[in-house]
Amino acid sequence: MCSKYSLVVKRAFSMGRFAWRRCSSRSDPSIRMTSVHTLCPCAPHSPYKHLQSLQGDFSSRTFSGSVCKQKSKSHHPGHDDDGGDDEVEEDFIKDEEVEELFQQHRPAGIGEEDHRVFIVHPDVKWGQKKQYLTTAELQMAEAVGLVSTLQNWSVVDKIILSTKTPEKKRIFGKGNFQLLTEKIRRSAGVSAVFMNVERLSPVSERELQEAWGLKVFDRYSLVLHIFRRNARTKEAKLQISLAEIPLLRSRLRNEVANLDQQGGGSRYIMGSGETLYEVQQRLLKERELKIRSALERLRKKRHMLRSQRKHKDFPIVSVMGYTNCGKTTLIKALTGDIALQPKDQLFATLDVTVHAGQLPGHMTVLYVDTIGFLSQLPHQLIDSFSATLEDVTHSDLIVHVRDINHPETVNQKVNVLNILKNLQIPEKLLSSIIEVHNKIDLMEGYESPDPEVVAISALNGLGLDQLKQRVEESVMKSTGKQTRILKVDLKSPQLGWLYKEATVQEVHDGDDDCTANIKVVISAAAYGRYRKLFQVM
Ligand SMILES: Nc1nc2c(ncn2[C@@H]2O[C@H](COP(=O)(O)OP(=O)(O)OP(=O)(O)O)[C@@H](O)[C@H]2O)c(=O)[nH]1
Ligand SMILES: [Mg+2]
Repeated sequence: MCSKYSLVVKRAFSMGRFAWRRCSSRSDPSIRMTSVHTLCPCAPHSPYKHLQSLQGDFSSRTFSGSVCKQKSKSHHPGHDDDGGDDEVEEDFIKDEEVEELFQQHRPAGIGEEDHRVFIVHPDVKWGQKKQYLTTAELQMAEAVGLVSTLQNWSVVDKIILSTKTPEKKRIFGKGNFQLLTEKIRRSAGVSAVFMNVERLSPVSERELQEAWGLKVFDRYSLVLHIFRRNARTKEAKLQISLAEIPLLRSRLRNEVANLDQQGGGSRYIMGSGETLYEVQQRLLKERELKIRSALERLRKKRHMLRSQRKHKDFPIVSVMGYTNCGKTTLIKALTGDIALQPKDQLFATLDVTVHAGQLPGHMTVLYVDTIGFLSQLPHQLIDSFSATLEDVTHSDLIVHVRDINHPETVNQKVNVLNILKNLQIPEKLLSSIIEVHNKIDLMEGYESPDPEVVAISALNGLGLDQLKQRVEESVMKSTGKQTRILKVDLKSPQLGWLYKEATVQEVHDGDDDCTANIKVVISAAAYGRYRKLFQVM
């Protein structure tokens, strides 16, 4: 009896270890499990039934191939949404509510129009606004990349102009401003100007728009365009709506200033005791509060999912880096999740999604895919994404991916580290970051000068084994998990419990037919529970 049982367990372990695919279940719609599954453990009489404890408790709306669905109400293949139509989310916020906030009262022009753009890069030669570790040409190249990211937008012409007065209304001195105005007027078919600065003041924006008779964008409003077009999930839509509020405020100020010139904006509306400006301000405040309250509800859901993951003891690895450095490609390579869609596009990922993968010692970790960073972005924009980035502060490890082939790779690294510092990430996490140099397939014979760095090609799979090894070592260290050899009694539920609560790495014959020696990775807390439950010394 015992030996038969032992055989089934051992066979099931060796066959099932890598041979499963996601099986949906109750709790976390943001996690995706992958790997090829030949015999589904959800089948009623599956010999792998007990393996569900190891693999189960994951669900995803995005399935592909043959999968088992238990409770999932609907799923939309290819729709990269970490939210879901599942029961958990429905309790938190309705689609219609989000769409109303997302679609109504958005800043005029944002997200809908197509443009033929003239790009202006003000080259600040000294002072606070001077950019180091980069050049005006590289910054212009990034500006072109940002505009080209938007479908049906094109760059008509571009210019780098030096300025000593970037804080002035017209950014440039008189001579250069005149030169610029003439150049813009001479460029046929221009419908908008992109001023490659972090944020234009409302006064500046109005001044420039009036001078050229064209729409003028800064990095903030341009990135909002990109976000709006790429937003898929409720959380992304709400966060973008929140990020648009400052833009709406400054537009309002401009409109009122215009009306004032015609003698209108500051007049009291009859009977209301409020001016038009005050009414609009109040409406904006109400809108902001509504969005914040909706985000708060989603934050609660996130918090709940996070506690469920923590409870299951899966280490969480956040993958971060500059936009387009290869984060999504890397997670796809590490997990085999075909639902992930890397794109040669800035800000392709706007949502934090979680994907399960296995480390060399069979430990399951959850990789968190995150929104990419960009230099010179106002804090307000990053702050509005703080709800999703909160997940990062709760992770066990951060992997910082760098596109080592990018001409601005050093500048990008400095920017990412600065943003990470501002996100109030615990010091312990910051000091244990694994730096990854990606895209080495584009640099023949590349070797990192720093032995701590892992050089990889996420696209070709180079260096991934070494990276997994490093992740495993770091995760063991940060979570305090240990490898132990435990002698289990096969007549008791000990082995099943270990499959569920820890990572079973190897199963060996014991001293007799009824015992087995199990190599297991287990946290101190889980080991304590095991000893207490089974009265093991
Ligand atoms: N040659 C090469 N290209 C890569 C590699 N890794 C990623 N890429 C390409 O880089 C582009 C961006 O990849 P993503 O994985 O979407 O990058 P990301 O960091 O997730 O980008 P965002 O979500 O937009 O911030 C895609 O065209 C990928 O194919 C690599 O190792 N080598
Ligand atoms: Mg991505």
